[in-house]
Amino acid sequence: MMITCFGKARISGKFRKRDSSSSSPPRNWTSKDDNTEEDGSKIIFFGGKNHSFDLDDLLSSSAQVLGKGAFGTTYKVTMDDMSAVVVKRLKEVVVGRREFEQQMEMIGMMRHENVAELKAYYYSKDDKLAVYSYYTQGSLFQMLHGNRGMYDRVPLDWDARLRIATGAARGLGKIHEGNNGRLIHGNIKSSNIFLDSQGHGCIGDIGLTTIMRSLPQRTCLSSGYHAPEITDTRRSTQSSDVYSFGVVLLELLTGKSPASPAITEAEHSGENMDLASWIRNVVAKDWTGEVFDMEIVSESGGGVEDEMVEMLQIGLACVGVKQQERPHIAQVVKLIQDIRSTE
Ligand SMILES: Nc1ncnc2c1ncn2[C@@H]1O[C@H](COP(=O)(O)OP(=O)(O)OP(=O)(O)O)[C@@H](O)[C@H]1O
Repeated sequence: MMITCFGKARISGKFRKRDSSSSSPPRNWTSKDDNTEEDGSKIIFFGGKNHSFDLDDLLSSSAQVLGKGAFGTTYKVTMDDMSAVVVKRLKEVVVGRREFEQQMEMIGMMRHENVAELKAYYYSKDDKLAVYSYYTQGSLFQMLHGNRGMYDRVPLDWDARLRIATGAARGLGKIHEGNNGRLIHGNIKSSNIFLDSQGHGCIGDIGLTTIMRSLPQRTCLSSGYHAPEITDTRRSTQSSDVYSFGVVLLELLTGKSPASPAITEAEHSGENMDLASWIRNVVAKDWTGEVFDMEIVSESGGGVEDEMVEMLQIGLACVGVKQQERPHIAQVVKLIQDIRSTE
């Protein structure tokens, strides 16, 4: 775990410095002076004027590196009052300020219980930041794959997985309604899905793909989440989002990471196969029961197999190789909700 001072490490000099003699009373974030750098760059908050932190707080707070993803470094920043936010320092933004701001404004206005909230953004020549809510329970990836086989593993039963899938599908449905029905996510995967306090899935990292450099094709291929037709991630589509979401459903059902070498090698005697292809193969041989995560069966007792098979069919429809045969996300939401009408 790496603890650092988020801003001072690299960028504090570019902001108005905190007056060390002052007791730093709460600042009014609507005041331009408090938010603005000399070149006119400023941090923009969404969701009204009641922010529990300001730019100085953000930059002087201790920060823990959560990871370095394709789009930059992600920090958990903990304020003096112990509240936490996630700050992404975006690298290789390929659009200018205007387009960046337009995209962030569109994302920031989006409010939905299954979409991770963009709280603020910052753009200057040298730094581009996106500030999100921090999800204390971590990502779906961590929940599915963290501590496997260890005594402190918290298993995920079928009900929990169904709630996550339902929430995440609704979140993606909401995203696809954005920008007059043209918004795409472009990077759907289990490390970008989080849990809210009720255990429903929430989609994070929205709206970044189209403003960032395209991912190298080998990264797309090895991730296991990208649709086969995607050669330039900036040109992702809603249909490729549905494909990636289908891979997440298959991951939920099998407990296997799409990029897992166990799938590509050990289980296929050297044959290189991604998760979707492996499942298609197993199902075609009528061995459907073989794909499910043993943990679901042991944690959920009997009686869930039919629901799991229904979810498997939805996942397989989403990962259809032909784009035109994949369902629309609205259909996916309905199908998942219908698995258990009380969900
Ligand atoms: N809002 C958040 N709350 C809690 N954890 C988060 C949040 N956003 C990201 N994380 C976690 O921080 C880590 C780093 O995230 P980051 O997005 O940089 O990388 P990634 O998800 O692995 O890849 P990518 O850049 O392609 O999204 C991941 O484990 C991710 O799940």
